[in-house]
Amino acid sequence: MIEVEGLSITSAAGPILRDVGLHVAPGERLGVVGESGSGKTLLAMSLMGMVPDGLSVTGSIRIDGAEMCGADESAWRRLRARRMAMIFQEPMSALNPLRRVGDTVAEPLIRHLGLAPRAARDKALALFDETGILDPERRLSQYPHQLSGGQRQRVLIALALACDPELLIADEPTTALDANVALRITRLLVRLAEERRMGLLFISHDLAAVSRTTERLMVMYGGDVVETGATAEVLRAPAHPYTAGLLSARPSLAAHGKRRLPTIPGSVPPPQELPRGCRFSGRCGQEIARCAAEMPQPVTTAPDSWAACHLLQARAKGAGA
Ligand SMILES: Nc1ncnc2c1ncn2[C@@H]1O[C@H](COP(=O)(O)OP(=O)(O)OP(=O)(O)O)[C@@H](O)[C@H]1O
Repeated sequence: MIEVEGLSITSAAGPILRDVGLHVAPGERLGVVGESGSGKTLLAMSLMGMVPDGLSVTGSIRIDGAEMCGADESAWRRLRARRMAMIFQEPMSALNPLRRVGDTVAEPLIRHLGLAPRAARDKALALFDETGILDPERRLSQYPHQLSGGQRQRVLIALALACDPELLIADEPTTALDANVALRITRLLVRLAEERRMGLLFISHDLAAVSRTTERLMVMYGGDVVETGATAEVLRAPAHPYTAGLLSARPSLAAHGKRRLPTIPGSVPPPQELPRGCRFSGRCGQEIARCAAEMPQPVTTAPDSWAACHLLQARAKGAGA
């Protein structure tokens, strides 16, 4: 569906992206990870034809067989309206604060699909339902500030799905959310990609989120793609030192069962009793709680993934936390 070859983006100050290649087929989920400033967002923007003025784009971006690199704005607009959609990190700033979220989602249905207002409202309601928005009927008439961060991100996903895109680009969609909500959003994206046979390009700093969301992974460093492969394989045996560094700096809970825990730099976050305040659920939560209960001294640490890593690591060493 989308094939990129030799894509480079250059500013007056020099190259930003160099010779990037990727492809996403219908229903396929590709992850992009990389340090801040490595060019992930600009890559996503280039696939939407939205690279800021002043930057030059060369190479090939083929979408459904049509060459889009160098295409004019009207060609991109047609494509953006019907074939591709993008969601961003901060749902609050991506939604119009003065508009009811139901109207926001209904608008492209009226504008691009020509639906009557009543039909657009019904479709918005169905999209709210599909994206797991609680009490969808009532939510339609609410404003963004009346929703939680997770519900706002679901509204943005519903908006992105409005015109049945073939590719969804999600740029750090879980970064502003807490661990539990982030987990639910990534599960939702996987389900939607599978059910709709929609391609997903998932950009993230969070290796745990990437590992549970994508099948293939591309690692970027300083504007270059330094590694690509099956996500599980790249995370199990990284070939590039940058990927290995990323893994040891930000260990993922998903990987804990499969490999030795790396040493975690930095200190444990502010005190808070883990089992009671633990935000993890299911097997992970039980494992962390059991682990905390086994510690020789009371556990006083924050219930986030870093704390969980410390706990599991301490248990592995047979030490107290
Ligand atoms: N309009 C622009 N003009 C010139 N340089 C830009 C422009 N937009 C971004 N850049 C530069 O391009 C590089 C890549 O930026 P980009 O936002 O794609 O990085 P990123 O990997 O998404 O980072 P982050 O994870 O922090 O969002 C950065 O060095 C940035 O300063």
